[in-house]
Amino acid sequence: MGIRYEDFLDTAYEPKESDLVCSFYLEPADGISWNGAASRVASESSNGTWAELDVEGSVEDLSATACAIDEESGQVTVAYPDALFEPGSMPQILSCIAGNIMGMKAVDRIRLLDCKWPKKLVESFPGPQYGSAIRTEILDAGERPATATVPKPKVGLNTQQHATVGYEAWTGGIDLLKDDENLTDQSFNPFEDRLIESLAQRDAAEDETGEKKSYLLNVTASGNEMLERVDMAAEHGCEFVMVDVVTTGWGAVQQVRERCERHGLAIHAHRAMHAAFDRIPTHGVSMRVIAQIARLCGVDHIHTGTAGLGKLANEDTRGINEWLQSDCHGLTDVLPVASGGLHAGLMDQLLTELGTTIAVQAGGGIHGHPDGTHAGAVAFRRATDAAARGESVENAASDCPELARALEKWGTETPR
Ligand SMILES: O=C(O)[C@@](O)(COP(=O)(O)O)[C@H](O)[C@H](O)COP(=O)(O)O
Ligand SMILES: [Mg+2]
Repeated sequence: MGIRYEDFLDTAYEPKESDLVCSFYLEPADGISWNGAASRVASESSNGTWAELDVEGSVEDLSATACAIDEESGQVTVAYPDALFEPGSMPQILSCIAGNIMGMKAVDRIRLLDCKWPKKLVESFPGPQYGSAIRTEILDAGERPATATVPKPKVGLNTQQHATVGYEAWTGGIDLLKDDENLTDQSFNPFEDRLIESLAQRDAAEDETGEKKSYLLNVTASGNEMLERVDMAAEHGCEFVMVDVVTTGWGAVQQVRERCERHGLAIHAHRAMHAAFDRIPTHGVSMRVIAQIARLCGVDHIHTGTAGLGKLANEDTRGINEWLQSDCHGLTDVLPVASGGLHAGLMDQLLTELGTTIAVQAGGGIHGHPDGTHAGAVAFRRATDAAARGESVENAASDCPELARALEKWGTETPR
């Protein structure tokens, strides 16, 4: 039996329960038929190549099958036998379904849109430890959205300034202080000092408010260094770590998940660089698939956008959030994070769009408040609580001067 591209195409094939089924968007290159493009995608992402291979009965049949082609929508479905994959290894799986095929000449555009994950493969991953239960198991947020803030400017504050901003925000009602994606262990605000000082302010804010507070500490670094920072976070009593999951890489994320299991730490996933993969709707890897990968690898939170209400472009926030909250062979859910250009004036629109099982983050929307961080925090928390009860922010402003000032400044508009 020769392995040729044509052998990877069978539109009569019914995917097995054990297959990983991927949906792609394709634009075949000039001179390549839809069948030609689809079979090449299935071949190059499993065990084929451009030359006919004569391997009669000598290798296990690990070939993927292009089993559906919809030329109108440009969608092609490929089913992968689970034996192709190393259980529990996300880098290996991605090297198949999002590897070389992204650069093939046979297609002008290719985008991995969605995956249907089989039970056995899902069970080879840990999934999240807490997901949306962080709101009750770590915080006192109950059913309302968890609130978070990133000190702004994103980098440049020294350790004391950073911790003080945390105290101001926490005592104003914010649940979580969050490091920015590019704040790690720089000399102006060293990692361990920042951890210790911020947690000291956290403790003071808890005493003052009677509410549980925590810190999304950015441990992003090279592999082993990152694991040491996770241990340090646990040692000092922090309940969360934050990881830039795309820039760090999924193999490292899996290591962090293992280490966090040991300490019972929750993981906040920042997706910086995701737009390099998912922004162009006809190419790359969709944010939906990135969110799926993150859930299997075991993060508890991931940024998924603001349903178009914030400053950053994003796709299908509601659909992605629904998947993160849906059953996936018993995996714990993931708490979606809405962030990027948010402020108090947008909270009722945002919760109407996305519901209350989310975390909401405001940096500029709190620290840019005309009366400073504490007032900004009071306004944001008040607006979020009101919106979660179905009350308009304008109405809530009638008995909250900090919120009234925020609306005066930003109204209910989306920043550009
Ligand atoms: O640096 C920023 O822009 C933010 O800290 C938001 O700050 P502001 O609240 O001041 O806008 C976040 O990193 C983005 O929200 C990430 O994007 P996404 O959530 O889309 O992944
Ligand atoms: Mg940021």
